[in-house]
Amino acid sequence: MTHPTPTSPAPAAALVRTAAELHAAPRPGRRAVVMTMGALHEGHAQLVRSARELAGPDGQVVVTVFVNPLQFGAGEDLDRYPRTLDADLATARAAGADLVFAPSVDEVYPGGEPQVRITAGPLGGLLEGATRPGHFDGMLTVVAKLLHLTRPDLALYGQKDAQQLALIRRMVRDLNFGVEIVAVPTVREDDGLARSSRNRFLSPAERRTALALSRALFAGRDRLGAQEALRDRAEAAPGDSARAGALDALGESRLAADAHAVAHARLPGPAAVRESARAVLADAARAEPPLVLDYLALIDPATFAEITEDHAGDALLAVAAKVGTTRLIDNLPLHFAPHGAAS
Ligand SMILES: Nc1ncnc2c1ncn2[C@@H]1O[C@H](COP(=O)(O)OP(=O)(O)OP(=O)(O)O)[C@@H](O)[C@H]1O
Ligand SMILES: CC(C)(CO)[C@@H](O)C(=O)[O-]
Ligand code: BAL
Repeated sequence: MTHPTPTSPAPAAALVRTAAELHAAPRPGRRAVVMTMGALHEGHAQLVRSARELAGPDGQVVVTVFVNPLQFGAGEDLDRYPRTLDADLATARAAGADLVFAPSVDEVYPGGEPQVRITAGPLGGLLEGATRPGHFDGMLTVVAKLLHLTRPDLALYGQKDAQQLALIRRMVRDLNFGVEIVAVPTVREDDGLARSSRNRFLSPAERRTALALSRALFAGRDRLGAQEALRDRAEAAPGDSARAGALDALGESRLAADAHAVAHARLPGPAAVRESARAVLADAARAEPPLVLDYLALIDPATFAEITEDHAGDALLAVAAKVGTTRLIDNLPLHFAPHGAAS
């Protein structure tokens, strides 16, 4: 007869609180670091799983948990930001982390607020930086410190915070940090909402309204897909009314109509993508509780400047909005095919 094995709680990752402990910790193989502000969710877990894969079985995965006061502005949610260290240790471990580095504010800033800081430059003043002045300087300063403290071979960041990721890449390049930066795609709930530590602040009604962020992005993406399909057909079709007329004469009226429609279709560009996304956000602004839009931007991921109507190549559709007292961000990478002769 077999006895049931007693169930034990999932093992937690080893917790390290100080820089001295971290430096004393063994350092086998490649070290991959995932930086977080804690309150870990499936998005963070995906970063840790990717880190585990990239570090390999002989490498080491370190998760940092630190709510950085320097990147919060006055009146922002520093005080109410969720702090759930015990649960974070279990989540980190289950996803493959070896160590969690969770220093205190005094450990990271022993002399109080640092006088010398990283400046984010022009990109730091756009979009998120326009609404949250100083945010990116504070974020880059702590990322620089955490990179020095953890000394990783690679560090992973989520695409959800696209501007943050772009700035970290820029800092690493501009200031010769010897670390590989890896981007991880945004992890979403089944209904599309991007996972975020701040989602837990949403009431059920607010969450319904908040779904408009991802829906707006999907509407923009779908409009682009429809537009590109239409253009492909226009480029593949003979495209002149003579052909449509000839088909018509042959009694092929459906084909004629199709050829005619494709040949004469207005082929909208980025404006159509913005329009489709805006329509969803405008509906949500009339919902109860309402969505309060901060920005919707269709930007070049290299510069974060709005793309022009003739843009070809990669783009990012990004949105930020408040629902109740909770501010959320989301974005979706898009690709605009180069224009052919038919357009
Ligand atoms: N849904 C997600 N998918 C992929 N990566 C994510 C996701 N959410 C957060 N991350 C990444 O996890 C890292 C830590 O982010 P952070 O701890 O600020 O979590 P967060 O959920 O973004 O919190 P908040 O939205 O409240 O700012 C960042 O690199 C961030 O981009
Ligand atoms: C990168 C980071 C950990 C710096 O505090 C934070 O901005 C975050 O969690 O995205
Ligand atoms: N996830 C980005 C960090 C912040 O909101 O402060």
